[in-house]
Amino acid sequence: MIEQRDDVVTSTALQQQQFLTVLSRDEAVMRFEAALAPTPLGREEVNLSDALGRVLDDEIIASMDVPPFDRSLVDGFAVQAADLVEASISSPANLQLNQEIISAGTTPTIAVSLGTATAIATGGPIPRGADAVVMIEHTEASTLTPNAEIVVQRPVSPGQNIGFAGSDIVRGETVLRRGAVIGSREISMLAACGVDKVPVIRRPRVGVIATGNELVAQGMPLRTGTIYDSNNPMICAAVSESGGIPANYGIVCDDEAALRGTIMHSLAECDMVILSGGTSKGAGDLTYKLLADLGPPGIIVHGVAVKPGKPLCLAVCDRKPVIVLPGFPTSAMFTFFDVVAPLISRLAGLPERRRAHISANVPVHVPSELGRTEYVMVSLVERENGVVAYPLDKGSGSVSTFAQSDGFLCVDALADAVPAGTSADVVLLSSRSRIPDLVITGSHCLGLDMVVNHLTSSGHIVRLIAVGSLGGLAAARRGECDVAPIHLMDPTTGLYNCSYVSPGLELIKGWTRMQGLIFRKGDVRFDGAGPEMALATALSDPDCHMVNRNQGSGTRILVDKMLKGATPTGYWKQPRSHNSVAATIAHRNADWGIAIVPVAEAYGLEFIPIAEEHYDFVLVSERRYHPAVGAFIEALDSSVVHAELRRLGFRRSSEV
Ligand SMILES: Nc1nc2c(c(=O)[nH]1)N[C@H]1C(S)=C(S)[C@@H](COP(=O)(O)OP(=O)(O)OC[C@H]3O[C@@H](n4cnc5c(N)ncnc54)[C@H](O)[C@@H]3O)O[C@H]1N2
Ligand code: MOO
Repeated sequence: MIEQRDDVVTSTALQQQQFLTVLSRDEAVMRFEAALAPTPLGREEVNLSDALGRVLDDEIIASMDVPPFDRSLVDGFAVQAADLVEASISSPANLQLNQEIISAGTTPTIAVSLGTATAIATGGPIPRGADAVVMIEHTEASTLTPNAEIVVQRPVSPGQNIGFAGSDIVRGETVLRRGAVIGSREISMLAACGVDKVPVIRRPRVGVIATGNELVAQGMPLRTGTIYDSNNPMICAAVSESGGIPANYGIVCDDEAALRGTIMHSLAECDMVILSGGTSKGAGDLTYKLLADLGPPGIIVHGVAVKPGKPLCLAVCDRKPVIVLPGFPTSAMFTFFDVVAPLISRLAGLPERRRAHISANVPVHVPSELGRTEYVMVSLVERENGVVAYPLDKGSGSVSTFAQSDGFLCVDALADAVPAGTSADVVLLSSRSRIPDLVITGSHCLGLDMVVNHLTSSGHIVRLIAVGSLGGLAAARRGECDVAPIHLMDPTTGLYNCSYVSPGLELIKGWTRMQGLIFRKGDVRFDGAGPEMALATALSDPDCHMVNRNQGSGTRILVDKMLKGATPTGYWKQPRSHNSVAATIAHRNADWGIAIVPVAEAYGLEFIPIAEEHYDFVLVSERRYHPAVGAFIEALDSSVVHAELRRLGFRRSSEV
């Protein structure tokens, strides 16, 4: 291991590569396309069974008639229509049966002459002489004559119940045109015409490389400071979804020779290379520097005035696109979706995908960075008076934001916010979003996940939007949800939740969660202390760091009540969940905080009980009789949910 001298660390830290000129999104795409001039790749032939989703690179001209011969469309008797012109109930016609039965796949041998009929099955070839087929249910076997005869009591018109050769597709007809995307319907036509090899546009082979010393592949253990590589699996899947073939070159650490080797190797084997990470200004960010050496025209764009996605780097080497997506997962996903997916589809010859838009009300103030066009991921909720778009804000590092959003809205680079109540245009990410029948907006709890799991397994579609207790309460007051889970203590009475219920809302009891002071095992400052003593110790020692909770959370109200105005070291560290508090303490970045007992147990921390908090549900009264709301109230009392709550260390309020 190389020892890091302080002066080397400092000088490396100062070698920070600046972005090239930061361009607008449209300018960046325009310059990249001008340098690349992307056109569909060449042709290849695939078996019909592999043609699904591919793009035809030629017209398909039928080399045969479909059907190839005149065939019967019903089970019945092939006849000459002229024999039955006068047939009626009062004057039925008798036809003598020919000595053959034509089933599908056989060749008729006997011609149908006047006064005769031949039994024929659906799909059987029409025999010579016959010009119509009478359905079996419109005939009777004759009992009057010794010879085999049928009696027919109604006429048929010439051609009736016959599918003529070429009536579906005629030989020489253009069955499918160049550029058609082959789906099951197209495959049916190709198959009927006997096409076994299909000329299609070659799919781009896309090399995918993750960069960073901190990355670990799934299946391997994580060391301190490392994370699982989520970008490569995501990008490979997204390449397939866009019409390309992913080639995963794995994780390459921040080593110049290794990274250069993998880039060169993938460039030789692929039509396009996508890297992620190492685009920004960090001292370990090598990728950009390596691309700059790859030869003309090289880097076309490095830095785009969008959020997320500012460090996007677009290069062209050997007429192939080389793209470096930002390392942060949301940034990588969004820039892939916005810039890379359309390019892969274009190379694969797929038509441009048009995204549906919807107008929605943004109920909360959304701050935005001036100078960058900002894409805000939103979760949509449909109410009687329109669609509401809740911003999902977990930052660029999140892997869940893009996955859980229904769409996004765009904030102009010159705007510093979207004011609450704005009507915004939302671009939908999927046309398949299912409209939820129950919307729960407020504080998240693992117990709530159990209730929701119970509801979804009984067929309900539930939308859970975690915006904290106060956010949920505000949404309930505006009628934007059905139920708002809250755990808010009234600082004057010390009672939970009831004083926050205003007209139009009602309270449904949930469960209680024991909250307490959590600390690492063996920390003698807290060992054996009660809550008052532990708090006094923490407040008297400036080296004893706390980790607080975010404003708006129920726990923060409890913390502030306990601290009585004191702001101990670490007070301004304010993560958004019990788990973050526990992880910060477990990783020794803080020494104490307030969280609930199951979280302390999950992180192997000690727990000094302080108070039971009540996690209850504010119900929008006018929604009470909606079936899904009824199902939710019932689920709270189901034995399965009770057992799950107990397992998590919570007590249903009715059991308290
Ligand atoms: N001083 C500045 N710092 C940063 C700026 C800036 O303008 N000035 N830009 C920020 C922005 S915006 C972004 S986005 C990130 C992008 O940085 P990089 O593209 O160089 O990516 P890394 O530094 O390698 O990683 C960032 C982040 O993402 C994680 N990561 C990387 N690869 C993966 C992967 N395959 N799977 C999961 N997570 C991954 C990595 O661990 C880092 O946490 O830079 C900001 N910095
Ligand atoms: O561009 Mo970064 O993607 O804002 O986080």
